[in-house]
Order: sequence, then structure tokens, then C-alpha cells
Amino acid sequence: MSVPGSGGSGNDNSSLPHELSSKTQFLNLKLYVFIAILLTCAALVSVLVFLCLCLSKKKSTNRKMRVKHSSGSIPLVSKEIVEIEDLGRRENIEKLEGKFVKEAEIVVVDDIEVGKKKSSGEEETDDVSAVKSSDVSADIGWGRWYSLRELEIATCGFTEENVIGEGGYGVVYRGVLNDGSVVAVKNLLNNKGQAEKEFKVEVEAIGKVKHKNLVGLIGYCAEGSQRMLVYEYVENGNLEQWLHGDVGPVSPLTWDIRMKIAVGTAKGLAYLHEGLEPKVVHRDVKSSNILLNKNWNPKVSDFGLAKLLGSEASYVTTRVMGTFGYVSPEYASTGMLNEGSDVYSFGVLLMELITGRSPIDYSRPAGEMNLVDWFKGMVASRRGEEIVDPLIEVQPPSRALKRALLVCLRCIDLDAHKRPKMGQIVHMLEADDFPFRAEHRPPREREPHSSHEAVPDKVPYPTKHTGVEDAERLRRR
Ligand SMILES: Nc1ncnc2c1ncn2[C@@H]1O[C@H](COP(=O)(O)OP(=O)(O)OP(=O)(O)O)[C@@H](O)[C@H]1O
Repeated sequence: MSVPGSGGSGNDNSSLPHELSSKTQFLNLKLYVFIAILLTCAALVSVLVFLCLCLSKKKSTNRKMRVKHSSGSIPLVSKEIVEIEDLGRRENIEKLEGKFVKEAEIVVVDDIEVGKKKSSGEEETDDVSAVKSSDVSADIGWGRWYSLRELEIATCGFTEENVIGEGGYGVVYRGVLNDGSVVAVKNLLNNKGQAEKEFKVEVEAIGKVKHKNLVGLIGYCAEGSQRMLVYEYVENGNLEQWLHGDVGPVSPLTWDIRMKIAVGTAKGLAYLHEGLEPKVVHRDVKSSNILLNKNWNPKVSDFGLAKLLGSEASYVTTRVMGTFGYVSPEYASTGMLNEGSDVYSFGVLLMELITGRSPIDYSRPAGEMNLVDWFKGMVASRRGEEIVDPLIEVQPPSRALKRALLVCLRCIDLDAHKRPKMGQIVHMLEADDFPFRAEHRPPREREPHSSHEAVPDKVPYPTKHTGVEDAERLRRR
């Protein structure tokens, strides 16, 4: 085959226009050869520029990002949060290659009853079989190992548009897997020192914990120095956004929805404390760690990042990990940590649900900045009805309000041993006749082991420290 300009026959040149076959002064090349070289150079430069742009975009995702992602209907809590549009990435992602799997072995347990795992092979979907045959190492029993590449594809290269938010543990991205399922990918900070083996052991412990009121961990990624956790995506934002964001004059969180959130959260924590061995103390119960689905069902997040505890001993940590305003006094002062610390934080969270106020709010008058102190003072002055969130349109029934107030007071007892257990709190919040039924009975009928007792016998009554008089007075009214 003769190549134009390669010094072939004169017939080749004669077929070209005279100008093209004439020689240029530069290097004595034929004009069309010169043009071909120029075009090739231009194409190369374009490719290089494109590659540079891609690289710089990727780098920008590695820096600390402050953009938060939420669906358009989720209220924003601070100016750091900006709304972004759903970019319809799913269509693009579906075109990309990758191996994905539907969650195979998630076992959702109801309350604190541990469900049975599906035996392997039972009710397997096509997707699961595909992965088992093609990528056996990906299936890790409770969830999945994900490659960095898979998560890159799912999050469109960890782009800013996919950032949901940023917490103490790292940046959280929204991702869409190849099968269309949506996940939250937490890119952990400060993980360089952690060996892959240790990381896997810790993650395994978290991944096996499944409960309808706990955000499920569905997999992880450990490649090089990268450590990521892949969670089920909870679509309706977090409780902090709904309580303290701009929701207009009437909150969509009615009294009943708030109590549903309180009970669900209590069930999730009860499972951590009472349904697992070794038990798990959350250590950071707060409204931003309560995620909500579209039916306002709460799911407690970040629980797995707490330490696993032995069943008997309390655990002493060297630094207090919780969040200001929620931390129990004994944990703050001694670092002594047990599930009672979570109960205290839950009490503060319940106050937040009832009042719509933040645990610490410096914009309020001096006597109202600290929610716990203000709350106790209001209840002591019999002004319980006045503390209900003004954004709740329909006021709660008096009995329901008193029940919730009393549970708060018991949870924040300064004596951690006198606080109720989370399981007891679930019963207290759900029992229609708590605390009213007990007070009409003569003392002997309230002996332990009465099967009709609405309140579990072990539930301690509030002590002086938390204003036992207030609570007792409240109970009698
Ligand atoms: N599984 C999830 N589904 C949907 N959104 C999530 C999920 N996990 C976290 N988020 C959101 O990502 C954001 C950051 O979460 P993260 O738990 O990292 O931090 P935080 O709870 O705000 O703070 P901290 O780390 O101090 O507890 C929050 O807005 C949270 O609502």
C-alpha cells in the first residue's frame, strides 16, 4: 500500500492539488505532511488537557469538603449546608462497568429478638449467584467487600455533588450501585495507621449488627491507605435538620411522629445494650445521628464506631467522645462509660424532641441556654405544658406529655445506676397507662412480678438529684 507523501510513485503526487504537494520551507516537507503533523500535535495536546482536567477534579474531592447534600425537601440546619439537585446519575452509572450485588445476607431483626440467618443458597437472587460465581472474595458473610473502583463508579468519582455531609469520622457520599441501590459511603479520615486486618475485625463486628432502627452497614472497602464504610442510604435526612432547620411555621414532626421517633430510637439503643454480647455503648447519641426514612422511622447511625464492651465492666476512656450538651455528667468528669451514659443522652434527645430546642443554645437568654437545666426548672414550676415545641400544631394529650416528661427526668438522673435501661424506656414510652396506673393502686398491689404491671418492676423512680419531687408531683397530677 502506498502512503501519500512517503516518497511513492509520481502518480500519488499527481492526484493531489499542486499546493498540497508543493514543499514547505520548514524542514523541506510537503505541505500535506506538514498539515498532518500539525493535526496530530493538536489532537495530542487536547488529550493531555482533558487528562489534566480529570486529575485536578479528582484531587479536589480529597480535600475537606463542607458541602452537604440533601434532597430538596429536607430542611437545612446551617449555612454550611447547600441544596444540590439530583443529577440523574443513575442513568450514567448504569452504563458503567462493574460487579455489584444486592445485599445478600442482611437479617433485619425486630426489636431485640435476633433473627435467623438465611442458610446459604436459600432464596438467593440472581445477582447474588452472579457474584458468588464471579467474585467469591466479595461476599463476606454479613455484607460485601467493595473495591475502590466500584465505589468510585457509584459516587461518580467522589465528586462534590455527591457529598451528603461531613462528620467527625470523615466525608459521607451518596452512591448508586450498579444494581440501582442507593448507598451512603463514609470515607474515613485518619485511617492511615490502621492495618487492614484490624480494620476488618472491627468492621465485621459492626456489620453483623442488624436492626430496623439501626443504620445497616452493608460493606466496606480497604485498599491501600483508603478505608471506607458502605451503609444503607436513609433518604429523609437527620433529626437535627427536621428539629432545628427551617421548616416554616408548622413542623411536619407532629407529636405522634416525635414519639414514634423516640420509641424507635430507644429500640435501636436497647438492641445495642441488651440484645448483643458483648454489648455496645453508642457514646454519641444525638439528633444528627438519628436518620429518618420516608415514613419517619428512625435509624441510629454511627453506632458501630463506638467501642465494644465486655458485659460486666464499665469502660474507662482516656478522652470523652460524645457531643457537648448530650454527655452525661459522670462520663464528662471521669471518662467512666457504660450504657447509662447513652440513657442520659437519650433523655436529652427526648427533651429536644418535646421542646424543639437544642441542648445548648447560646442565642437564648442566660437561664435557657442549657436545655436540661431549663427543662428541670420548668417542670419543677409546673409549667410542663409551656415547654412543648411551638411548631407542633396540635398539642399533645396531657397524659402523653406527662409520660414523656417523666421519662426525660428519669433518664437524666445524676445517679447513673438509677436511670432506667433502654428496654424499660421503650415500655414506659409505649405504655398508655404509664405512670398513671401505678399511682391508683395500693402499695401491696404493686409488688414485683405482677404480670399486669405496665411499668417493669425494675424501673427506678427519679431521685432527688433530678428533682424527684417534680417527677412525683407530675406523676400524681
Ligand atoms: N446512611 C446514611 N444515609 C443518609 N445520610 C447519611 C448516612 N450516614 C450519614 N449520613 C449523613 O451524612 C452526614 C454526615 O454524617 P456523619 O455521621 O459522618 O456525621 P455527623 O453525625 O453529622 O457528625 P459526627 O461525626 O460528629 O457524629 C449527616 O448529615 C448525615 O445525616
